[in-house]
Amino acid sequence: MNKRCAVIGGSGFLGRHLVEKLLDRGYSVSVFDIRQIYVLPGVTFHQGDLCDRQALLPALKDVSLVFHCASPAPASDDRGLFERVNIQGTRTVIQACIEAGVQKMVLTSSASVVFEGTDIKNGREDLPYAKKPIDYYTETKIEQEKLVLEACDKEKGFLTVAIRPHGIFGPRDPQLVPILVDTARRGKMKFIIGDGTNLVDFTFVENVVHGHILAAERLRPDSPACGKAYHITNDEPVRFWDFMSEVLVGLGYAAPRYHLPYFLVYGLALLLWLLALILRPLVSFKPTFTPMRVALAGTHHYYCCDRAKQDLGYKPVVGLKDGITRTVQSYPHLRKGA
Ligand SMILES: NC(=O)C1=CN([C@@H]2O[C@H](COP(=O)(O)OP(=O)(O)OC[C@H]3O[C@@H](n4cnc5c(N)ncnc54)[C@H](O)[C@@H]3O)[C@@H](O)[C@H]2O)C=CC1
Ligand SMILES: CC(C)CCC[C@@H](C)[C@H]1CC[C@H]2C3=C(CC[C@]12C)[C@@]1(C)CCC(=O)C[C@@H]1CC3
Repeated sequence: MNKRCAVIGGSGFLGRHLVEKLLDRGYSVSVFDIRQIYVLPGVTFHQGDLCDRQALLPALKDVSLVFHCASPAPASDDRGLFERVNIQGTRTVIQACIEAGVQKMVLTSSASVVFEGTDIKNGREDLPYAKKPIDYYTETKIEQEKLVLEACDKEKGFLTVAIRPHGIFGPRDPQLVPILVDTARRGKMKFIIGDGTNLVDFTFVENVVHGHILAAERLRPDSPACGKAYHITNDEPVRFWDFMSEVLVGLGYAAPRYHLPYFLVYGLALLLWLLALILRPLVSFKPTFTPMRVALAGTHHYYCCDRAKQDLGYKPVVGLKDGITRTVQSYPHLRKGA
């Protein structure tokens, strides 16, 4: 197999870290993304929409391995966009890969495909997909994962695998730390939702990258990874509010202190979400505390990655404490007073 691969979504947070690691490991990389934000030696850039097969094909020329880590931002509430990109677009990516003779595809799925807003403790990959997904993002990530895993076909020589990370954080993350700091700057990070003891997985980006590359390199016709999904986490569940506090304090902000009952905040978030939906034709406002975020902040959701350890030889390469320190140091512009 040649060492030429493509990263769809390679301009994004995870995608770019993946591209950098692939280059280190001697791969040449073709990046396909709707936006271009950097230039790197060893990377050929193709700008386009993944829903467009003709635009994808040149990026897949002579490529044996594809990583698909593109998605609209989870915070969006544009159902049509999620369906078009995550479902129809993923169908197009699969067709284009088969047409171009790609042999392996690694999808970035999400551990959230089994999350319905209630506790998950040490969840394994055999948990059923969420019957009532909590938002359009999750709903379409489920369909996307099914499409990719069902496309695995040893006879045709097209092998697929899905990685399910959870709560990715690290340098250049456009979501977790920026939203947290923005909420703190607006004086809204004073409260802990619930009793503050709920355990959650947060995964340092380099561990997620490591899991993707192991999956790609272990994916062979005789491998147990064919057509399977794998949880990739830091394997160190942490209290949600301890993690948030450590990041906030590291950046010079106060940690949240006062407790609010979970169901009260969840009910209010639901009400606000409904109001935003009803009033959308007249005024547009985006609540910070969405039902999804409140559910993520107030429940247990951590996952077992024994399957990845066993089949892929996975072990986190960066511990949680170290990951937090490196993340905090990478955001000097978000420090209090900066
Ligand atoms: N950030 C997190 O905590 C988690 C993320 N994931 C998954 O990881 C993947 C990467 O996420 P991030 O790097 O955090 O997001 P990101 O938003 O930084 O990167 C996504 C990339 O996809 C590109 N993209 C979006 N629509 C496109 C289209 N139609 N055609 C071509 N490119 C398009 C964007 O331009 C962007 O560069 C996504 O599939 C996401 O669902 C899964 C679990 C947790
Ligand atoms: C306002 C506060 C209550 C919370 C601020 C931090 C949140 C923005 C993040 C905490 C957990 C994160 C998370 C995701 C996005 C950012 C958070 C909500 C995902 C939804 C991203 C996409 C996924 O696949 C699952 C993630 C779970 C954790």
